[in-house]
Amino acid sequence: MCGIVGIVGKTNVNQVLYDALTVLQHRGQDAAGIVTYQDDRFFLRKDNGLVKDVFRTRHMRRLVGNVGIGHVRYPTAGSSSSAEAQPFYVNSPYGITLAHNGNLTNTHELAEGLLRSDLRHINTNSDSEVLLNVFAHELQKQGKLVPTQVEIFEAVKAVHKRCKGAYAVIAMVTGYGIVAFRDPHGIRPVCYGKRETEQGTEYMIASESVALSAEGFTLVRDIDPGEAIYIETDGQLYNQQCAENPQLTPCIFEHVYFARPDSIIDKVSVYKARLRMGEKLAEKMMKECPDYDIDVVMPIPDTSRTSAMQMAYRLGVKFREGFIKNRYIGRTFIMPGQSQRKKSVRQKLNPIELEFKGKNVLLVDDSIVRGTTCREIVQMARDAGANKVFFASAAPEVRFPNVYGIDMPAASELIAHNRTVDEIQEAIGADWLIYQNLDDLIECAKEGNASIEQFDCSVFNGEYIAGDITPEYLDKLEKARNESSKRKKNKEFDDDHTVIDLHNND
Ligand SMILES: O=P(O)(O)OC[C@H]1O[C@H](OP(=O)(O)OP(=O)(O)O)[C@H](O)[C@@H]1O
Ligand SMILES: NC(=O)CC[C@H](N)C(=O)O
Ligand SMILES: [Mg+2]
Repeated sequence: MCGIVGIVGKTNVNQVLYDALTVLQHRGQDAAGIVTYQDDRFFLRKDNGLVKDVFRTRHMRRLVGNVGIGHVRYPTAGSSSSAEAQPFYVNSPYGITLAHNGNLTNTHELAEGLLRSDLRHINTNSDSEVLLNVFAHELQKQGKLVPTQVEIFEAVKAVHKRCKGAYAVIAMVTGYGIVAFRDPHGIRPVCYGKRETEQGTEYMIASESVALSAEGFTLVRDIDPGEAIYIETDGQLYNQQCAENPQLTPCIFEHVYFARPDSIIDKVSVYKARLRMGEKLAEKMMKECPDYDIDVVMPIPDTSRTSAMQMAYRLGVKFREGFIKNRYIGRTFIMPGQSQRKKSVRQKLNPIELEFKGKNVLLVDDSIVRGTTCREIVQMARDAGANKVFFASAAPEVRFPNVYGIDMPAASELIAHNRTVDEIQEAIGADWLIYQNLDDLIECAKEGNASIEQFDCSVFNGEYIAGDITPEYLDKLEKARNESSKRKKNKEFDDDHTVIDLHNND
C-alpha cells in the first residue's frame, strides 16, 4: 500500500504536502517523495526512508510552488531501490509527474507495448513508471499544444483500456494542473476535499480522508471508480467518468488493517467497521465456545485495538493493554524483509507481566498473515506467565496472495496456506484459535455503505475482482517476489543505485 497526495493551493504547498505525508505514513515506510511546480520548473525531493528523514530544511526550502504531489511507498513491484521512489517523472508531453497506489497486473505486457509500439523507454522494474508512460503516451496522442480537461480525460479513458489491476493515481501536468483517477473497480481509496482561504479555494486529493481533515480540508467525496478529476492550477475543477463499466469493489483489507481508523473510505467509517468486526467475532465466539473461560481480552497494538475493545465489551470480559508498543518502531507487516519483521515484533511490543500471571488471556489481532506477530506474541504471553493463551483474528484466514497493492506475493509464505485452523493453532502455539467468518467481515464493512455490492476479498477467497489472474501469473509472481528474490533484487540495486530521473534535490 502506498499513500498519495496532491494539492492545488494558493500559496506554497510544500509544508502541507509534508504534513499530509506524515499522516499517511502508515501506508508506506520505505520511501517518500514530493514534487512541486513553479515558473515552468518541477522541484523534486525523494529518497528511501520515512518522511521525517527524507526531507530536511534545505529540501523543503527548495520545494516551492502552489501545486504539488507527494508519495509514501510500500513496494509491491520492482525493488526497494531509491530509483523506484515516487513521484516518477517523464518529460514528454508537457512534463508529467505521477504518484501511484496499487499494483498493475499486466505490467509486463504494457512494458513490451511501450517499448515496441510507443517507442518509450522504461528504466526501472516499477509498475508505476509503466503506468506513467502509458498515460503520457495517450496524452501525447491527443496532439494538443495546451491540454484541456478534454484531452486529459481522453488519456485516462485509454489508460483504463490498457491497464489492468489496481491504481489510484495523482499526476501533475506541468503548468496546467493535477489529475487524479481511480481504476474501474476502485480497489484502492482516493478522495478529495477543499478549504477556503483568503486567496480562494484550495483543493487536496489524498489516499485517505484523514490527510484532509488533519490539514484543515473538508472532505468533498471519494473519487468514483473509473472517474477522473482534473484541477487546473487556477483552481477550476472538472470531473468525468472515464471507464466503460465501472463497479465499486474496494479492497476489504483497507478496513481490516491498512487504513487509519479515523478515515472514511467510500463512505464507510473504518473505525466503525472495526468495532463491528469485534462485535461479530464475539458473537461467533459465544456460539462456538459458550463456556469460554477468559479472564482478560488484550489487543495486539496498534491496529487491533478497536476490534479488541468491542469484543471484550460484547463478551463482558475485562479489557487490558497487556502489550506496550514502542512508539518509535513502525508497522512490521509492511517492512521489506522477514528477518527485519521478526526482530521488530520483539523490539516493538513488550508485555506488562502482572497482566498475564496465572490468567487465561484472549489476544486479539486484526489479522494473521505470515504469522510473524502471533507466533512471537503467544510465546511472549506464555513467558510472562499466562495460564492459557487464546487467540482471535478479526479477519478470516489469509490464504491467497495479493496482486493489488499488498506485498503478499507468495502463498507459501502465508501461515494459513495449506493449513486447517487446528494446524494454524498448533503452528502459533495457542491453546485455542478463532477466525472471523468472511460473510461477517463483509457485513461489517458493508453496513457503512449498503450500495457497495462487493468487496475485493481475494486474500481470503482467491477471487481476483479485476479478473485475468491465472495460476501461471501467480506462479511467476511468486518466483519474482518471494523473500529470496526480493533480497537479491534489492542487493543488486544497493550495489548500483544510480537514478535516472528529474534532478533530485539532494
Ligand atoms: O501475521 P503477520 O504477518 O505478522 O501480519 C499481521 C500483523 O501485522 C500487522 O501489524 P503491524 O505491526 O504491521 O501494524 P500495527 O502496529 O498497525 O498493528 C497486523 O496488524 C498484524 O498484527
Ligand atoms: N503499495 C503500492 O501501492 C505500491 C505502488 C507500486 N506498485 C510500487 O511498488 O511502488
Ligand atoms: Mg498489528
